[in-house]
Amino acid sequence: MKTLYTAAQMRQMDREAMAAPYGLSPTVLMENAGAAVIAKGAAYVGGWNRKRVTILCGKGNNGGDGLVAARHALAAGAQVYVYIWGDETTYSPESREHLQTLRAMADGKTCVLAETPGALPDLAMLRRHIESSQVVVDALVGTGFHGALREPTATVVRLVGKCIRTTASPVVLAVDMPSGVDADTGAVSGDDPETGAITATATITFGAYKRGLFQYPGKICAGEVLRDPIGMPFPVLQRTAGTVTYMVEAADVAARLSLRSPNGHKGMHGTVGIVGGSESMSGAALLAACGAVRSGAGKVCLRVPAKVAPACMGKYTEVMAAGAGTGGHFTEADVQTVCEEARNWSVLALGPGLGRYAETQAFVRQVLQRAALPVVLDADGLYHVQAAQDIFQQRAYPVILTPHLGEFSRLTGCSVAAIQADSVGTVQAFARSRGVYVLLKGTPTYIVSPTGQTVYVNETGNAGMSCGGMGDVLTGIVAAMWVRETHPAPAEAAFMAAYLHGAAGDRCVRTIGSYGYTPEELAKAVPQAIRELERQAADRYREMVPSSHFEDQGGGE
Ligand SMILES: NC(=O)C1=CN([C@@H]2O[C@H](COP(=O)(O)OP(=O)(O)OC[C@H]3O[C@@H](n4cnc5c(N)ncnc54)[C@H](O)[C@@H]3O)[C@@H](O)[C@H]2O)[C@@H](O)CC1
Ligand SMILES: [K+]
Repeated sequence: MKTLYTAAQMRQMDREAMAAPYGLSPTVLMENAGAAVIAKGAAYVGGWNRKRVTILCGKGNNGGDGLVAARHALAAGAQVYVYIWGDETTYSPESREHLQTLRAMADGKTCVLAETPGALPDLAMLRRHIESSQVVVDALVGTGFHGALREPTATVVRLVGKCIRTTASPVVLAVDMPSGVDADTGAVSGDDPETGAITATATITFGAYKRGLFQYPGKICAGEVLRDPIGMPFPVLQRTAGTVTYMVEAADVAARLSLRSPNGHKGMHGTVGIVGGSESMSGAALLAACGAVRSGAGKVCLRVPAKVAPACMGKYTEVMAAGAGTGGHFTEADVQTVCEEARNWSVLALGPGLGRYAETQAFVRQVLQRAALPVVLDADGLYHVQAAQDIFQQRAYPVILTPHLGEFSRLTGCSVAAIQADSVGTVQAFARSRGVYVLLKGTPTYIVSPTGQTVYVNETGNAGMSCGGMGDVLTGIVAAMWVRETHPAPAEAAFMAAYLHGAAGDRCVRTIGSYGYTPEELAKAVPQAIRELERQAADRYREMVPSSHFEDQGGGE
């Protein structure tokens, strides 16, 4: 897993690297950072020799990295135009050191140093330089930025954006963070990625990955993200005090999937009970059932209101579908039946297509109170508990909530914008206060446990998945992952499901097209996504084990 950090955590690591026993000097770290931009950026630029490069430097350490990068670009044969402005006494001390060196190198030809003591650089000249450059290096602000860009940086960022859009698209390399993107939240200054932040081809980030590089809209601005440890001691970069955010990767899911026991039986792979559906929505519960089947659940039982049952029976022959009660939606009268049946299930997925009937509210709440098994609560199931959230703490068995942003907004009472501005913080606070696991669907998806210390982020998936029914399939996948033979912890089951759901969607893009593929098609692609992970895991194993081992096993000639 990639570990993602906040700006404060990164600053703490910087301090530890500089303190005893390591005692690394900040000037050295800055040197390594600037050099890394040029070394890692070379692949995007196609080599630096004879390239014209405009480098924009702020007054802080991010700007200092830019000054160092200028020196290394020069050494690699580039022609550089370096911009820095404002009162020099306010530059960071290390920046001033590196500026001295660059001043000595400035010759007005290969190295043009445009220093302006005033508030603004010469914008007309800056425009000309950007327009004639093949590369722009953004070293205006890094992890020191929060909120909205102040002037004159805001004007410079807008100018750069305009020049990049209207000229022959230079390569833009962002130093540590694209300027204007909040390192903790991915929020963009002024909320508009087009004008509020630099949009980079690639970001070379230092030490550890910053969260904001993987959260929208910052993720768009970051382009490809490359990390360079810049010589920071390995133990420092591994510190995990406070909240730790992990980006889920293929290997993390593959390691937890594990192969099934060759002599296993269906009882070992769990029984998923799906309770949902109503007269107006029978498809949602069916899709959840399909998601569970396609994710390898041992058995899948679907319980829908009696009037809905005829439409569900036989749709998937492997799903044991049956009606409950007599009506077209669930009511209090169905609680007993469902709770009794649930004794035979390993997990209950409750909610898809239940409808928002007043009578269904008592059903949902009482099932949650009485059903003695883990629950995945989704869709209308979430709607019915909005005003009764203390219900979760009364349960002896864990609950995973799988809201999308709108549903989460209703549950928390926070606006969608407020959640987006601090997704990690909001999900953590909610999960802690309610004692639940939360899988907040979106781009990216966040998974948090009730202790709230660890946050998992999933990036798989694509825009084609934003259509009705995709979330229902996910509900079924979460339930099936949770009851696998290896019994992953709830948060693990949730991130495995989120990863596979997205990976299956990504397969659909490759085999069907960018959008227009159906939730059912996505569910059907889950086994292929699992096979792909197994294949990758086998390849890694082969790489680790000497080939002679396989030759011995083959035993042929
Ligand atoms: N040891 C370290 O701390 C290292 C830090 N490094 C670099 O240093 C950066 C962090 O340095 P700093 O803490 O100096 O912070 P930054 O350089 O990211 O930002 C501070 C500067 O930005 C300006 N600024 C802050 N908010 C602003 C706003 N809203 N609008 C306009 N201007 C704003 C401040 O006036 C100050 O000049 C990292 O991103 C990285 O690039 C690297 O040199 C590697 C080592
Ligand atoms: K930057």
